[in-house]
Amino acid sequence: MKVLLVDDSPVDRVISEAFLLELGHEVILGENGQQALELYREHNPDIILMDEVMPVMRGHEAAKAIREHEDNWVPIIFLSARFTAEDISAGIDAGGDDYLAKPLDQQVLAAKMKAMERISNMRQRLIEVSDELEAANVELKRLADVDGLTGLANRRYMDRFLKHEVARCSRNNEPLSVVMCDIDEFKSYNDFYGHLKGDDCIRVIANVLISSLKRATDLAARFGGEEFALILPNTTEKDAKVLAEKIRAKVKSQNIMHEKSSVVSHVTLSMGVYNEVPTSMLRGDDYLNLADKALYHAKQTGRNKAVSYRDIK
Ligand SMILES: Nc1nc2c(ncn2[C@@H]2O[C@H](COP(=O)(O)OP(=O)(O)OP(=O)(O)O)[C@@H](O)[C@H]2O)c(=O)[nH]1
Repeated sequence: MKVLLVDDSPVDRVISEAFLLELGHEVILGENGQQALELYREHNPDIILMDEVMPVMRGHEAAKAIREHEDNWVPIIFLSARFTAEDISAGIDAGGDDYLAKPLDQQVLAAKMKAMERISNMRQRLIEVSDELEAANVELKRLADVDGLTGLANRRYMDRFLKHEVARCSRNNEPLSVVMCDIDEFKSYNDFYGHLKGDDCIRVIANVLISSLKRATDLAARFGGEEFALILPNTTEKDAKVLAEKIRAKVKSQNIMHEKSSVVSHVTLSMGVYNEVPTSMLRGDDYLNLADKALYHAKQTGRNKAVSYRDIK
């Protein structure tokens, strides 16, 4: 261990240092409480052995200052030729962990060092476990918001995001667009190519969607099954439709064969767009329902197209 040994008596310092070196420890030497503070900050020792009665700054004061400023607990053992019950109590109150009587007995010193090292290791392990738990919690939180198949935001996250954006756009008087996207005739795709190929197809479409969104404030989510939702804050209807057309072209360029499609021979998307500056009357669900109505219209009128709710009213 790296030991900070603080003692104003040169003779005691030499004796204690010799014991510690013999026990295989690395030793940093200080002569008073002030130096203890400075050396503690500079060397980050594993344990501090400190005389209590010293000039400039006493051991208790130094321990108090170390405990006040440190983030990391380090064992402090006071050394003293004579100590009363009051001394021990005051030393523990100041932040010390134990007392050792001077002159030091090497065997007792070794045993106390071992005990402190054990506590220090347990504490370190606790910190590591707590860090691991914290990281696992962050990951769990992330996973709770992500769709397992596609890596897009899931419905749960999307609902929260949409609610937040409706409120924000309403405050800022900004337009909000929602685009519902649905893979055309996906049931016959699954039936013909199998469910696994169906999953692959959903992943490709998800990638097309996410790679088509350029603004950090946009969100692509898997709404469920073969249906997706795009939430586009501060986006006009015109811009939302331009984006929808870009996505349609990108899906086409993937050229995923769909022999059973009645539309064309590759996989296509139908999309419904709803745009409005939110008012107190409009909720997130209204955006989803109205975009879904437009999507339904796209399905009814031939699929492989983007339809805006305003166009069907
Ligand atoms: N492979 C796969 N298929 C899914 C998944 N989720 C939903 N589906 C399938 O997607 C199909 C959706 O079919 P329908 O809702 O009937 O619609 P459709 O065949 O796409 O027809 P239109 O939407 O009218 O063009 C169903 O067969 C579902 O089983 C999934 O995660 N993986």
